[in-house]
Amino acid sequence: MKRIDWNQLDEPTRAAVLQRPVQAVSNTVRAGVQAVFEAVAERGDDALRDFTARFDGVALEDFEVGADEFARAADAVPADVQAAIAEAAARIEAFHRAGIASPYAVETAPGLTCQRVQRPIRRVGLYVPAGSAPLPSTALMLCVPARLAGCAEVVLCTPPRADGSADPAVLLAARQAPGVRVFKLGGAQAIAAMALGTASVPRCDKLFGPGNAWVDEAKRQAAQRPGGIAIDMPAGPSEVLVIADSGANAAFVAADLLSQAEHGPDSQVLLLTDSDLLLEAVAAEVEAQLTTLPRAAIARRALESSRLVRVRDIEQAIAISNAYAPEHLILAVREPRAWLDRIDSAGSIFLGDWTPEALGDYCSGSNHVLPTGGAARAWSGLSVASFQKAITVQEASRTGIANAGPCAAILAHAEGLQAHARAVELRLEQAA
Ligand SMILES: NC(=O)c1ccc[n+]([C@@H]2O[C@H](COP(=O)([O-])OP(=O)(O)OC[C@H]3O[C@@H](n4cnc5c(N)ncnc54)[C@H](O)[C@@H]3O)[C@@H](O)[C@H]2O)c1
Ligand SMILES: N[C@H](CO)Cc1c[nH]c[nH+]1
Ligand SMILES: [Zn+2]
Repeated sequence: MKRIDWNQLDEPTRAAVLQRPVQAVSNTVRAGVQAVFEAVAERGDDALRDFTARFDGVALEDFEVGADEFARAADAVPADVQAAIAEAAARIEAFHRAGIASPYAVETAPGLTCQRVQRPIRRVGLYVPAGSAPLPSTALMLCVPARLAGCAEVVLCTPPRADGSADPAVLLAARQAPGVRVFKLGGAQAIAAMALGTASVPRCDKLFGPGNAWVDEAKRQAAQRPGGIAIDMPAGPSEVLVIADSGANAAFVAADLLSQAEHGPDSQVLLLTDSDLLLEAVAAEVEAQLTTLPRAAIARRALESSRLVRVRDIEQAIAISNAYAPEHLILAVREPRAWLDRIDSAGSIFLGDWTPEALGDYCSGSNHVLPTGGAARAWSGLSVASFQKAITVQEASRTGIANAGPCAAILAHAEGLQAHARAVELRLEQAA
């Protein structure tokens, strides 16, 4: 991994260090995704069959997982994995349930009440990656909050395996959303299908879930189309930024960096440290641990765009991290909580030496569908609220309109909107 001394760099080089690899390929991907949307809009399921054959190497007539395949899934998944899925689901549910927004009402003037209520989004479209590895944990992160939100229809797409089946553990996890309909579709074509609707795939009201650069770009284009639908967030290739001091455990830090590097060649992992010793120890550990990883080739490619960065102090590291806005931030420092208030942008934060990011990936209870590519500056990870809409309600009595109406009328006249003013003044006359 390349070593960098932050304080020896000029501003353009610093910006280049923090550039995500996926930004460099986006033009190719953008044009490819556009072509997928056009084809799916024109030829529907036929286009889906063509893309599935081309990109997933599978000839599928029907995409939807039937009852038989669901039933077989339970037999195909080892008992310990089934138990772990159930344990993780329970923890995810506990954390997400606690965060459900409560309705509230406020009397803003005597006789005038405003309230806010939550309603589920009716039909949600979920994407579970399975290109280089199927991610049943992502099915949990999507299906548990969708169920808690009360979504009436849950559609889930995941790429087919080489034999045309869906990953059985993904199917088991998907059952966290009862009645879920699963389609064996991957990449941009899956997103286009859920965004546009085809004869077999229902058009969804909002799209959720992470994926590679194709999936991420497809969601972006789905949202930008005329009449486009809502998306959860930009959630593309994984990234982690570790801030470590001299007391950190180099083996732990290296393992955390590699855990995100192994996701894909366009993952990015960064270490910021104020210790030369720790930096060199991590570099050595990364090399040593790489030799033991089955996905070392993928991780090595991710490490090409990753850096070990020497900073002046932890304060400077926090400032760099806030500018970068990582999907995951690990604080491997002695007093991690002391820095928490200083962090203003990150998808999810992991405090201390004993909280690997991989714990959050699976079963700490927090959601692992998180904003990437700097989107954490303005976006949040998934929660039950992501699957709901908030609707405001107001009710005025005669007393209420008498109290708040004059204010509205004055502002309406000030804006030159006489019909607005009349709608209030007519009532003021009759309420008097
Ligand atoms: N941000 C998050 O919250 C989060 C969570 C989990 C995973 N991830 C990321 O999700 C990604 C998963 O990627 P993946 O590739 O393993 O699975 P994926 O399911 O996202 O993508 C696989 C699909 O991509 C399409 N595809 C592949 N190459 C293509 C090409 N050349 N042209 C057009 N389409 C092509 C295929 O249709 C295939 O089905 C990783 O980058 C991982 O880091 C992010
Ligand atoms: N780290 C990923 C989010 O960026 C989530 C994941 C799923 N499985 C393992 N990891
Ligand atoms: Zn991960």
